[in-house]
Amino acid sequence: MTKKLLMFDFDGTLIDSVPDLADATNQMLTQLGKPTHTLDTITEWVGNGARALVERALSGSNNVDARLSVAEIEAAEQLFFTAYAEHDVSKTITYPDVDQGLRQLKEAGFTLALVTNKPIRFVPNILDGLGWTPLFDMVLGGDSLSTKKPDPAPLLHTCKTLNFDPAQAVMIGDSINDVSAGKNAGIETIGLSYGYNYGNDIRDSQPNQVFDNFADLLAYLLEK
Ligand SMILES: O=C(O)COP(=O)(O)O
Ligand SMILES: [Mg+2]
Repeated sequence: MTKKLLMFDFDGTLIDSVPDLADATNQMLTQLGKPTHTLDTITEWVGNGARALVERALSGSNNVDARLSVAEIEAAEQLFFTAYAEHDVSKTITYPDVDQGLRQLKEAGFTLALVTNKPIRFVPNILDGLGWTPLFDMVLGGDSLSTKKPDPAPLLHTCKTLNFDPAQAVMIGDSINDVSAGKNAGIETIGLSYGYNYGNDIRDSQPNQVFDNFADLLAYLLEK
C-alpha cells in the first residue's frame, strides 16, 4: 500500500463495543422508566455518536421523536455518560487479528490515527486498557471538533496535523459515515463488513475496497 497514513474508525472496526453501549443505554432507559431494547436493536442506533444514540433510544427508533425536548435529551445523555463510564470496557472486545495487525502496521512504518464519533472522554481509558495508546499518533472523538463524520473535517484535520497530503491517506471503517467522510474529503476509503452499519451492507456505500475480516485488510495493506 502506497498510502502512509491509516485513519481508523473505532466502534465496529477495531472494537466490538456494542455490548457495553447497550448496557449503558438500557441502564439509562431503566432509570427513566422507559422500555429497554435488545442488543440487535441498539446496534442499529450506533454510528453517529452518543447524542444520537440517546435520542434514538428515547424514541425507540432510528427516527427521532421530534417531541423530545433538549432538556430531556441532555438529562438522559448525562445518565448515559455515567453508565457508560462504569461499563466502557466491561464487555468490549477487539475483533480477531486487530491487536496484532495494528502492531504489524505500525512496525511496517504506517502512521496510525483514530477518528471516531465516540465522545473523546471515553477513548483514552479504552485505548489504555487495550495497550493501544502508543500505537496512535492522533486520536479524534466525535466532539473533538465542531463536526463529526460523515463531515470530512476530522479526516482533513488529522491529515493536516500529521503533515500528510489527503492523497497519502486512507480511511478504514465499518459504516457509511466513514465512507462518506472519506469521499467528502477526497480520501481513499476501505470498508469492513463485520461491524455496525445500521443493518446495511457497507458495499452499498461503495468504498474503494471492502474486506470481510481484519486479516484480509492487513494482507492488502502490507502487500502493496
Ligand atoms: O460512537 C459512535 O456512534 C460510533 O463510533 P465510531 O465512529 O468509532 O464507529
Ligand atoms: Mg464504526
